[in-house]
Amino acid sequence: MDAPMSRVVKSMSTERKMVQERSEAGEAPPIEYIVKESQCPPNAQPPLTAPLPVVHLGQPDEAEEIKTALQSWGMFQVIDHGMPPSFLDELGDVARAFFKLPVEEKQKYSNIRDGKFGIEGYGNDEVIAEGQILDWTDRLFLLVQPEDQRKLELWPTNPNSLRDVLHEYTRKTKKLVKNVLKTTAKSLELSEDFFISHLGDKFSIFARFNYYPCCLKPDLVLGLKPHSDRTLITVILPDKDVEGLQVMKDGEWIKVTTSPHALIFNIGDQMEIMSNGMFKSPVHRVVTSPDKDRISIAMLCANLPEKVIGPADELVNDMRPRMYKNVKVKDYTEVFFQRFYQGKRAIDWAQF
Ligand SMILES: O=C(O)CCC(=O)C(=O)O
Ligand SMILES: [Fe+2]
Repeated sequence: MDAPMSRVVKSMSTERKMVQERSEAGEAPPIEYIVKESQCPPNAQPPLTAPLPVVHLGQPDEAEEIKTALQSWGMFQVIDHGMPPSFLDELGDVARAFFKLPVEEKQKYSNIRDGKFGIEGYGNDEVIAEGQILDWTDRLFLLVQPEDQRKLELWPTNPNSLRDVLHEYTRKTKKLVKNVLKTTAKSLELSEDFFISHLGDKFSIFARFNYYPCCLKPDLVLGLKPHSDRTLITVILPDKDVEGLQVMKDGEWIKVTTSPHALIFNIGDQMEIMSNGMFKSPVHRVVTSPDKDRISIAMLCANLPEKVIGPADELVNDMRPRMYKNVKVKDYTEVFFQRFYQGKRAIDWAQF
């Protein structure tokens, strides 16, 4: 997850080793990474495996497919998204090449500047509470839209195509997301512009390059703790070769599989609020592997911080009373992160 506003951090956060360094040194996970059995044993029972539902964009049944997928999974995969496989491979390769650079090179883009933990850059979890359980992951986190707010000094120039590829991917993702949001609105019998007019053209997109190094003890840690996203919608390019994403469905963890070069769309808390709970933001997590590292790229699409969101009036009636308050996105985000680090959800904060 991305971090809240920058703040002065304790040394335990600024001096922490990257997970990749621990993994490459063959270290077993230290205590602060170990998930408490009582809370969430990652592999207590082998999870079930299932392919994510497929939505065929542009086909006559697209709205019905989205509705069914979001009501049962909160997620779906799109195969015919129009992005060439070679382009997605290039994006994945560029991300991998970045994480394979020497640590000193990556630290040029560190999210810690002058002892302050910043929202963007190369880094990992902020430590805000004692006893916080850390995720077995490093990341590169960048605001890609609105474009005039990009902090280009944090955009790696090595590998040298990273900036161009990320710019291009942002453009393509934006177009695709607008398309998906139109169909999502239709599936709720809202006007097709409902979500995109609320978002505006320059809505917020953060790119999160997640790197999950292999772990000697994958049963003891999580690559990413259970969470729902704070977004309206998130687009994930999963690793081509390594699975790891699991979704909570009907009270059980399910390992999800996708077709090669598919993109995963998962809705976030903003969609749950705006749809008045018609769609629930799915809880998901990532597990690690003992011998394969994994990379995913998440594009977090959200309303701008100053916007106020609430349930669509059309989705509130006698049968379905208003379930969420109107909340300012900035305030929700603040609560979201305080809770995220403690492994808790924020959605109840917005509920009546
Ligand atoms: O790595 C993945 O597949 C999922 C990443 C994710 O959930 C996130 O970045 O919010
Ligand atoms: Fe997520």
